[in-house]
Amino acid sequence: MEELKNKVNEGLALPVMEAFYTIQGEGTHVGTAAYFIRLGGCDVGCVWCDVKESWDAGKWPILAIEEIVKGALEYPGRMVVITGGEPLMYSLGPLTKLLKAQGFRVHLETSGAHPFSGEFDWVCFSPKKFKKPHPSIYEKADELKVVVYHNSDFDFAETHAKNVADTCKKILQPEWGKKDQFLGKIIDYVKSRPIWKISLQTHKFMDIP
Ligand SMILES: C[S@@+](CC[C@H](N)C(=O)[O-])C[C@H]1O[C@@H](n2cnc3c(N)ncnc32)[C@H](O)[C@@H]1O
Ligand SMILES: Nc1nc2[nH]cc(C(=O)O)c2c(=O)[nH]1
Ligand code: SF4
Ligand SMILES: [Mg+2]
Repeated sequence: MEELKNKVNEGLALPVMEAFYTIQGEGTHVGTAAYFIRLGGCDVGCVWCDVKESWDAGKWPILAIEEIVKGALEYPGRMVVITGGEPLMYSLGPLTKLLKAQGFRVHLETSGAHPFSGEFDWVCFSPKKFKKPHPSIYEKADELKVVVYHNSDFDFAETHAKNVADTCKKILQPEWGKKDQFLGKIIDYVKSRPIWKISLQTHKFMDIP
């Protein structure tokens, strides 16, 4: 037990809620086939989170990173998305290194609420009001993807846009349950401030994972 805990601390074994091959449904790489690795555990507590089952890390099996990579190798796609839960709760150096050694492009979905770790080809940073981001995320973000659930989220998005690199893509994504209320506003917003783009959770329309 103690040995397993040490392995998790070192990032050599990680709690995996699920892993599945699907189509990236959101953001800049929408439409691309990718193997998703969903790590268990999150302490951010977004009221509208669409994977609340992921929050308790203790519910999910701890797998050696070699096992995790073996799962990804079963499919022809060579893009992996590490998500959660909140993946930055873990030390992601060893897993990302192993994935890259096997020829994968490695992407991250994160709230940035914990110190950055790992080697990534693409980092999607989705900041949350419920737990403020760690400063290490701002220079790593390739994509800033803000979920719009409330009118104040437009200002929240602008505040974060000031702190990421100029080259970082800036994206607004309606919260799934509020999209009828906010889609019109987001469309008008993007038309008047074209540094922003819209992302919809297309996998939910396609009814795929
Ligand atoms: C489930 S989170 C896991 C990764 C990380 N904890 C995070 O929040 O970025 C994956 C992505 O889904 C977004 N998301 C979660 N629930 C959502 C919802 N109800 N509507 C729209 N986007 C949502 C998050 O903001 C994040 O960009
Ligand atoms: N198809 C699909 N695309 C996604 N992009 C980000 C997701 C996530 O939960 O991190 C996600 C997801 O859960 N499914
Ligand atoms: S940070 Fe991500 S996984 Fe955690 S509660 Fe928020 S949306 Fe869900
Ligand atoms: Mg999702």
